[in-house]
Amino acid sequence: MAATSWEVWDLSGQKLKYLPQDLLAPVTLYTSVDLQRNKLKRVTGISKNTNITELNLSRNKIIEFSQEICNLKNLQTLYMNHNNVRSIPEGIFPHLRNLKFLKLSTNRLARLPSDINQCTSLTYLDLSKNCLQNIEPLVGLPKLRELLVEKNQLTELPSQLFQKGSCELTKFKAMCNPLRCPPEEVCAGGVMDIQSYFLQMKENPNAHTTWTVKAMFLGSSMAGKSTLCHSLREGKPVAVAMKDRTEGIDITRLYTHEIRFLLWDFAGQEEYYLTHHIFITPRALVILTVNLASYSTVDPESFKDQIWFWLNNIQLRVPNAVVMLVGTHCDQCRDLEEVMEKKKDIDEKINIMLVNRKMVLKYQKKNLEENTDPFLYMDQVDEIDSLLEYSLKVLDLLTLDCTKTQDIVRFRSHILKCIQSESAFLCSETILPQSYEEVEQAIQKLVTLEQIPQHGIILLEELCDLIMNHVTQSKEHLHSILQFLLRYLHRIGVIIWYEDIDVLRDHVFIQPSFLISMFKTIVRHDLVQQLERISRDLLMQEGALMKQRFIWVEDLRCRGTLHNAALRILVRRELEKLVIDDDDLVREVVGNKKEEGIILTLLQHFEVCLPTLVRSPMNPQAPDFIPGENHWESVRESKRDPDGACLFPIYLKDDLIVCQKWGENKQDDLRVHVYVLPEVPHGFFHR
Ligand SMILES: Nc1nc2c(ncn2[C@@H]2O[C@H](COP(=O)(O)OP(=O)(O)OP(=O)(O)O)[C@@H](O)[C@H]2O)c(=O)[nH]1
Repeated sequence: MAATSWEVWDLSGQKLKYLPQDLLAPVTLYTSVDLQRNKLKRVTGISKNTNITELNLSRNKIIEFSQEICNLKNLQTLYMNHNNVRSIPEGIFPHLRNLKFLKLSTNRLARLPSDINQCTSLTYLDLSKNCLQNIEPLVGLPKLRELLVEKNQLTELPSQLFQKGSCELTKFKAMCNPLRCPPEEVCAGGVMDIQSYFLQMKENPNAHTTWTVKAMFLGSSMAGKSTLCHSLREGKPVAVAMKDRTEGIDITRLYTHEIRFLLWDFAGQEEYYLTHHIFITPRALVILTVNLASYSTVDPESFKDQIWFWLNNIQLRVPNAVVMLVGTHCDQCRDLEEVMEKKKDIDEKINIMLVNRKMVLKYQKKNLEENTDPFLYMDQVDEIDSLLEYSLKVLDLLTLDCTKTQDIVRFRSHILKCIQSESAFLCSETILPQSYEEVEQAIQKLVTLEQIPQHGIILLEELCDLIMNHVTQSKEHLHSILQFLLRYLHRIGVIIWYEDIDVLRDHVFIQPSFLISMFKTIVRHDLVQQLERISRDLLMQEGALMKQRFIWVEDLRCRGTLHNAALRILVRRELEKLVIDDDDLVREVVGNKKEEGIILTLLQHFEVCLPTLVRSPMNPQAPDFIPGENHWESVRESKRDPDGACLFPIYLKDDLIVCQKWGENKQDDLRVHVYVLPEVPHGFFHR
């Protein structure tokens, strides 16, 4: 084992179980020792080498954080991630006065030593993927700039950590913790959002505790999702007519047992799947609905379409989701025996599916680890490891006849029971400063008093002025905190505010359902028919001819492209149906030949469609591209044409026609080889 240079000694991936003797010699010159990817359980003897400034012990089997490390007085960088460290003794960190970088992610730490804040040079600390319940000991680290505590068991954060003046933090990540104070949706905004939250808590200690549950109704078309959703809200059976089928997503609310339910009803037709992924979020109760009358125990496709497909998709978005299975249409089954037989079949097949998935993942992991160069696949192995850590929790199938009141009552109490038992995961108990509640209520009041237009699109400035009349805050104060409050309301799904999209930063969407209904005009199962139905008058408004309408239909059917002019007509028609007579707003939403409207911007932002580009002219002076050479200028950004067309991959359905129009695959087509995990989300390659 020879050192690669007198400064760096690379001992990575050597299957070492003990530290090599050369390293333990009292005088060595090595300042950087790389021992990652070995089988070390202990690092006994390391303190003999006090020259070490950088030590990489990641991906070993270390259980104890060795007391000896305190003798490494020159240590500046320490990697100890991906081990099994359970605790860190007191009395180590006060000696590590030069330690700047410490990575302890993916271990089993349940608590931190109380003297960690005496590690005064520390600027970077990664404690993600541990079991920490408290990070109070970190208060007082004077130079800490980056702190990562994702995927722990934290419920509260210490306010002193974020105190303005003493806090140097620029990056803080705490996603996937059961946080209530501040709630995760506040933390997601970053250090400034958390600071504003704690400041408001201090200024007004009358904090509110609220419970919110987001329930998402998923399942195939005609399974009974809308029926369940409406009936749950009303507390009695509500019949849903065919014409009222869900298009896109419907959002409603229900207040019961001091819990606020946000009910998201997703459409079941395939055309909408492509937009669903935007809205499927963690920490939600997924209600997967199955039509038991049409379910067949003998046809494998039945399980695949009605259950497997959905569970697979949910798993990809939220690998540890809690899924409540509901079987509807029991009254249309032959008898109770048939219902029970189907229930048994579904429960068994799901069980097999979940077990199989774990097996496939383990097999994949083994394959990667046995590869000649496992180093190349380290990230994939990590990814598989984190997938293996989680498992979807699928509750036993509840069988219902949605036309019966007692079954709807049973459904409601089943949900409440499930929330009680899974509360840590499903129900976000949040502690909020009074201002958050006040602003949310003020917005609701403005809607009720019809001071906000029905479509709910409002300029940020205008909204601020209107809210002013309903809250106790001064105008200056409200101005200073409003962005944090709106960001929070956006994250919990009460409003939509895309502050990251330049052209939309000044607009707030108070009614998310309006925006979704705009999406629905374009992403829908019957878009071809919608185009065919465009009248001559509407065409004339857009300066188009009948002939163009035929081209639009043909292009959509064969090439999956929708002309922007057609899109403008459809969106404008929908706005007219909603009786929106604000010309400026219509122009902004619809756009024109020179400027794309809000809807097109959003559809592109979420990658539902891809714009056709105006190619920049060729540049004869452009230098040749030589791989490995840095002095190569990329082509200038191609421009979008607001009067062009967009490709909607979801409408590329008929392979035969697509091949005829776009051409067969050719040898010189670009080929990309990628390693993909065993699961690929539906529509991934379309997108
Ligand atoms: N007899 C009977 N009819 C039901 C039951 N549940 C739902 N239905 C009916 O089934 C039809 C479809 O129900 P919906 O709630 O619209 O189904 P969906 O899953 O929302 O369908 P999409 O909107 O297409 O995704 C409606 O006519 C309902 O009245 C049930 O348990 N028994």
